[in-house]
Amino acid sequence: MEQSPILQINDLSGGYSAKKPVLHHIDFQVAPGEMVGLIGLNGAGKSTTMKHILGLMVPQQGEVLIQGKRREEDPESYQSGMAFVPESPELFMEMTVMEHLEFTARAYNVTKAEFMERADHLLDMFRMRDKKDTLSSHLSKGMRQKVMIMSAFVARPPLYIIDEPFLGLDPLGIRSLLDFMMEIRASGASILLSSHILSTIENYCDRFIILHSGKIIAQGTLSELREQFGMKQAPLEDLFYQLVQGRD
Ligand SMILES: Nc1ncnc2c1ncn2[C@@H]1O[C@H](COP(=O)(O)OP(=O)(O)OP(=O)(O)O)[C@@H](O)[C@H]1O
Repeated sequence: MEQSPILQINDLSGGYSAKKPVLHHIDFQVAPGEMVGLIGLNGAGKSTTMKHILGLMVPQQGEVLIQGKRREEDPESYQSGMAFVPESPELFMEMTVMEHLEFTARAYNVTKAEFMERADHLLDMFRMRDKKDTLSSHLSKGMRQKVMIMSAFVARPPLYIIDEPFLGLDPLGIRSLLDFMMEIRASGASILLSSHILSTIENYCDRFIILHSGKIIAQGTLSELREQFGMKQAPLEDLFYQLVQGRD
């Protein structure tokens, strides 16, 4: 029997003004333990889709369900069902790395013992142990990004919404993030990941959703997309290029 989706988006239209929606009739699902790549050109609507999922924007039409429920039904469980890694770090400059992790852990009701174990693992994995008591204002750009990533992972919700996380990370940081995403996926969590680094994500995501001008123009596994476009063995980048070139 197919598992019910952790995230379900039904006929979602929305945007920043009622007169001119950015998203048009978006329909997709993310199953438990699935990692889905949301891809599209600049301005395609990836972040706007994520803002609707996060409850930061209200749909003009359609709905977003997390574990089968709309935000209005139970805002607290809706919100604690997911963690978000934004495109650019948003930290409290007067808080240390460890204080950020503790802050998230408290918001997600993580026990002290679980927190210590997770924080320990994350600090090692992202090579941040020697910075754990450093103020955010004294961290490099990539280190700040690592704090955002570690904060999401310390929460261990069933769903992660991750917006272009690789920019600013060094090669070891990118590898750690990919390894960690594999680890949490194996434990049954789901990930919706947006990225422009198609050559990297093609090896990690189970499925891809291709957005263009606020519409889904294709979705499927890499082999389904290859089949759909008659391009056997083609890398995701070539399929994507083929799909979006010449469209307005
Ligand atoms: N705060 C805002 N107010 C008005 N329009 C916005 C706002 N943020 C984004 N938009 C518009 O919404 C559309 C989709 O933008 P969005 O940020 O979702 O794209 P994206 O796919 O995430 O792009 P990128 O790859 O550059 O991050 C764009 O036309 C953009 O100009």
